[in-house]
Amino acid sequence: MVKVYKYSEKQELARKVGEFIVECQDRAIGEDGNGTFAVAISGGSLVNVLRASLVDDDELSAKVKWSKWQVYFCDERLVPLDDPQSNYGAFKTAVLDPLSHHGDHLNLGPTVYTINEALVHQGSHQNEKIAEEYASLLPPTGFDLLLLGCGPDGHTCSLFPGETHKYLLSETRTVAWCHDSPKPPSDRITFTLPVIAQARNIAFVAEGSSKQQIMHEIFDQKNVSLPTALINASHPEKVHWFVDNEAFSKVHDQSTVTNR
Ligand SMILES: O=C1O[C@H](COP(=O)(O)O)[C@@H](O)[C@H](O)[C@H]1O
Repeated sequence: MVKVYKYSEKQELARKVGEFIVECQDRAIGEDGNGTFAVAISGGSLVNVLRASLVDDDELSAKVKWSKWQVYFCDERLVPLDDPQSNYGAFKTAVLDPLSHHGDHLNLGPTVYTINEALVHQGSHQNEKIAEEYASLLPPTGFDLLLLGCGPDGHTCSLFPGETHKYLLSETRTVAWCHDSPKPPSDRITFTLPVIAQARNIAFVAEGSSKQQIMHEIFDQKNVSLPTALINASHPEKVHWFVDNEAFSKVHDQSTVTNR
């Protein structure tokens, strides 16, 4: 069954997300310390949670073995990497830049995989190529952890609900060009369902009142036309949700809520 962890305080939620990430990291690296941690992150509000847990929380940040991390993006907006809309750019500002003040952390990694910026804004053919190139970089054995967001419309990665975006849900390639995102910018690349199926752990993070209605549709109505609800239904054994009380307050069926 999908597990939901619910918190009243932002800080506690961030800490629990961080602890979960460190657990996944330690399992991936192994007791001999020889492994690597393949993790993909999302944009939007998630990066603030990552900053609070992995950078600002001294106890947790000491447990993060950045040199072992291979960081990818579950979706990326097709804009230059220093554009304010770039998911990489947001992660760099929130997490990577502050790390440079944390002793030698940055010298030791993480390895971060970005889109090929040189192909951005060069037309449809090159957008397809960005997706194809990014797909070629993905870890062949799948991700240890996907950190996903949930938009107020039920989208995750850049997999949006609705008839016009259905083409992305039937995609068999691992990374696809999303050419009609309802949330700007319209051109993005996104992981597809096969990447989600192959991942060993999936964590969604959803906070705040803007997520109340969609949480009800996902958890009470189980509306699988929403990509988030579809992922819940397809992979209940490996999906974990970290939510705050506010986001989950309109959900009637609280049976998925458990302690961590
Ligand atoms: O556009 C995007 O939105 C989703 C959700 O963002 P949030 O701010 O509502 O948490 C995000 O997961 C995705 O990576 C991003 O590109």
